[in-house]
Amino acid sequence: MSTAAAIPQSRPLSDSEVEGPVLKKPRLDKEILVEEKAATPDALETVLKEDSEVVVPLEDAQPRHGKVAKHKKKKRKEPPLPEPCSAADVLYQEIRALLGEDVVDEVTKSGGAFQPPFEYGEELVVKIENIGSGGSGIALAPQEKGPWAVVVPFALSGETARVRIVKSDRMHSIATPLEILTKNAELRNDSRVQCKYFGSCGGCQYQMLSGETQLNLKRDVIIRAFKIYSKLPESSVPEIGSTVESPLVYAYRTKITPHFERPPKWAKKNEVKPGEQPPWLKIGFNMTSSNSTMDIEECPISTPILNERYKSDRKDIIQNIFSYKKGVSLMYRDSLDPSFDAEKMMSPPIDKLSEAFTRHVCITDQKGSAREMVGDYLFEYNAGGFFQNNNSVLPLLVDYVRDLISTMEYPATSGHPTHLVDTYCGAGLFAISLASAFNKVAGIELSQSSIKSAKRNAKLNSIPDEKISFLSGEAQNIFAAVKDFPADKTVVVIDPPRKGCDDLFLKQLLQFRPSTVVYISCNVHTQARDVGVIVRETEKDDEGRRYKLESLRGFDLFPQTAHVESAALLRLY
Ligand SMILES: C[S@@+](CC[C@H](N)C(=O)[O-])C[C@H]1O[C@@H](n2cnc3c(N)ncnc32)[C@H](O)[C@@H]1O
Repeated sequence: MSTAAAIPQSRPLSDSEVEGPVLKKPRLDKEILVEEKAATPDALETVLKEDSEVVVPLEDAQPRHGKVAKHKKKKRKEPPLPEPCSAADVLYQEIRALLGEDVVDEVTKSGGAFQPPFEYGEELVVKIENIGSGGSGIALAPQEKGPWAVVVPFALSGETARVRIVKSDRMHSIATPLEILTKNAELRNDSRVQCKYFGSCGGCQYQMLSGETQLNLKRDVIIRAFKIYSKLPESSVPEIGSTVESPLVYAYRTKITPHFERPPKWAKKNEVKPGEQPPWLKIGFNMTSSNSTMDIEECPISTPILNERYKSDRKDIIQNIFSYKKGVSLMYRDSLDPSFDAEKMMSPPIDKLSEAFTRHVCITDQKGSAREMVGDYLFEYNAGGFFQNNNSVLPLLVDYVRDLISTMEYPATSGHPTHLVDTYCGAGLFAISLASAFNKVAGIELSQSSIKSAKRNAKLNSIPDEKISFLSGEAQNIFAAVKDFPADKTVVVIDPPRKGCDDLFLKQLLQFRPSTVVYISCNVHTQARDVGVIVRETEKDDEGRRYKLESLRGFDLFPQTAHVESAALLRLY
């Protein structure tokens, strides 16, 4: 019989390992679950009951019936504005745009920004005005309630929905949809939904939409992000290309981190039948609009091998739950079978149809080694470290960057770039995949274990030591190390974590001033902010050369969710 010890017990991910879309915590992959059917009113009703036990309305929130100016209550100190570019800030900016900036400023001045015009649990009917960048519908509160927004997950623009208020925050309340009264028949088709937890789980927002609609919405997110955060005039932002579709739109996710809590103190072992899941035990991901864990048996956007192992581990956890003294965050990583000799795999003749290249396993040890092919390149990395989570679309992203760089026209004075700098390089994805187009390549990364992997990956992919080097450290340190790289023949790839680049990095980049910058990001809002800084800073310099944002395009690394990866290219003129 398997024991609790057989189940991997992982620590929470560190900041530097954060990948892909994370909104509140650096644990991106918290897809959430509930045992009810997909987005039916009944299901939502049930979820709400569960949710209402845990969602605490804002402490300070007092019902604010009536108009803006009449706030007799003693003013309390309001929380500071959300961190710029955070998910909360993006939503707040979208709410400001919807309600009107002047109106929001007036309400804020009069102390009403945290005084919702609703009671917790109140039901009402709203009409959705638009879909926010986080994927939720945003509605105006009924007129008699004053200026206030209602954010409704899983509701689409043009729909009317009966909703129940579950939370309130600055200038908005969050409401669970109980019933979609008028559907947006053009966009919504609930038969597309492939997950029984959809509508309750916080992982996916878009399963009821066609692939095309999802791609269009993601393009809109990029447009809005550059409008709000780049601070560039419209004329400086190019036409944004259509979002590149992921070949796999389900079963694509190669890493998940479900979690569960230890038994509550009041739970008694002798009251739980062996092998039966007690109602208080939830193993899974976070629910939408809440931090509570939902019990989830499988996740259809994740690869089959992850689901298979997760399901079997769940049985062991249930069986042995009383042996856990702490909550646990699990990790499941899809990998090519690492028992094959990687050097042999990559020595010609390479047989990509052999078992070594096709047999997948699930790695659960954070420190274990995982590997996967991206196009013709093999990458090994720490299973708990950073690697992109959708392998099916990665070759398209890498090819796109390669083609952009190689097909561009370069000034006769400098000619085609010969040097590449990959900043925030992880296990060397861009440095190694693009190396063949350059004479010299350098990469930098904070995580020492990722740098170790990058060095090994360069060898595995037969890139000579004289050509490629990797440095571990803060991204900005690379500029001191590549002093011999000719700036007018250098491409710098930037692929930072969600928080984007810090000032020191941008300052050093601008000092180095490479001919081309490719900025890739899973957070288009910090990308827009940083690209704006790069362009505007060079504009300040009357004499000097300036960066122009030449192309901008989204990649659907996260189908069924509202997240988008975006690639921007800047050229120096
Ligand atoms: C989004 S990942 C990109 C990794 C790689 N480009 C890829 O696609 O696989 C961001 C990487 O930046 C690293 N990182 C975070 N902060 C950093 C810093 N200040 N300097 C250098 N690297 C950093 C993280 O460890 C992570 O590997």
